[in-house]
Amino acid sequence: MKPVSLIQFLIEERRAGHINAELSLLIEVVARACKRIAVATGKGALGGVLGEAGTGNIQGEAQKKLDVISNEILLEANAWGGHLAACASEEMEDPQQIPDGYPKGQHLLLFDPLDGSSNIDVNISVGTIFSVLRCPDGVTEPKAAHFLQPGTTQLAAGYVVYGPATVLVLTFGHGTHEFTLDREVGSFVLSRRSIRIPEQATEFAINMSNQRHWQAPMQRYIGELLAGKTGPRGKDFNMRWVASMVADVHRIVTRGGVFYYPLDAKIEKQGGKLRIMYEANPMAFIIEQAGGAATTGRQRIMEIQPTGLHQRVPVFLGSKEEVELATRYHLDADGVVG
Ligand SMILES: O=P(O)(O)OC[C@H]1O[C@](O)(COP(=O)(O)O)[C@@H](O)[C@@H]1O
Ligand SMILES: [Mg+2]
Ligand SMILES: [Mg+2]
Repeated sequence: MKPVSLIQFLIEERRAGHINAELSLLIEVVARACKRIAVATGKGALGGVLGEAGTGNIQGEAQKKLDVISNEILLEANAWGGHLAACASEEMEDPQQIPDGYPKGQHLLLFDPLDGSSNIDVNISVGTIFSVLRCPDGVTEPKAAHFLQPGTTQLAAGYVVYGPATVLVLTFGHGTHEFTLDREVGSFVLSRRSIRIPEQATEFAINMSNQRHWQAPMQRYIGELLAGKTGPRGKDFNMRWVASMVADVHRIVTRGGVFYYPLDAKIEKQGGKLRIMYEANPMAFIIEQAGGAATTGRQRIMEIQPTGLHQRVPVFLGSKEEVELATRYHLDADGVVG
């Protein structure tokens, strides 16, 4: 069969009425920017891209050089596009307006320019995560409040993994699709259409070093997985933790499984580890569109009304039956009858 390029796929989606011309252009621009990030990432020690930037972001996290470079690539690419009203990033406290004199569009773009920063210097997969929302009508200079829309309103979401291959996974709410970068030709090519995540799982991803800080229902649930064949679940589970959410999620999108970053005593005050607007919501959209589930352990992630651009939430996502079971344990412990 003839390979389908990302551009051809976007034309198909426009014809099907799933996206308009402006959203198609926005995705093209983001994909092009991600190709530049892939090139920068691939330079490694030879490109001066490893190590600390010597600055901190709004979340008090030390920025790596590649965090800053990736953020600048995405900002620069999108400022020119004419498809955006504003964008927001993990690396910036407030939304970035489109500079005066540049054409403006109707969309809001949110991104985690480089996910899995702690893995850059050790040459393990990192990625970019993004989410697209509609700018409310009549708003010409969108502020943070205009971005605070529940995940159910997302028009598009995607991530790019910079791994052995560079892979883009995308949804417009009509299935989840995967594109692989053909490095020789320089374009993304459709590699899997309408991905389905198996409902059952035998693999889980969690940072086990936090175990002693977890809440009781999480202790119970993971304890049962660890008990394997001889425990109440009656089967063995394997464990993986890359510590780049993009890579852990991509494994699930490829062969099933579950990913948990639950609330624990260490991070209780901040509400969780992962950021709802540019990590949890786009990943939840992608996973649900592939037949999986995504909750905080207590509610569906995409139904949360966000209260802050950099708000954090617990994340349970992946194979439906596992996420539902872990969520039920939490609701049971809370005394919620369902
Ligand atoms: O270091 P920990 O606690 O295992 O956390 C790993 C998690 O943190 C993150 O790295 C956060 O992303 P950033 O690198 O964008 O800050 C996720 O990708 C990953 O799942
Ligand atoms: Mg991240
Ligand atoms: Mg990041």
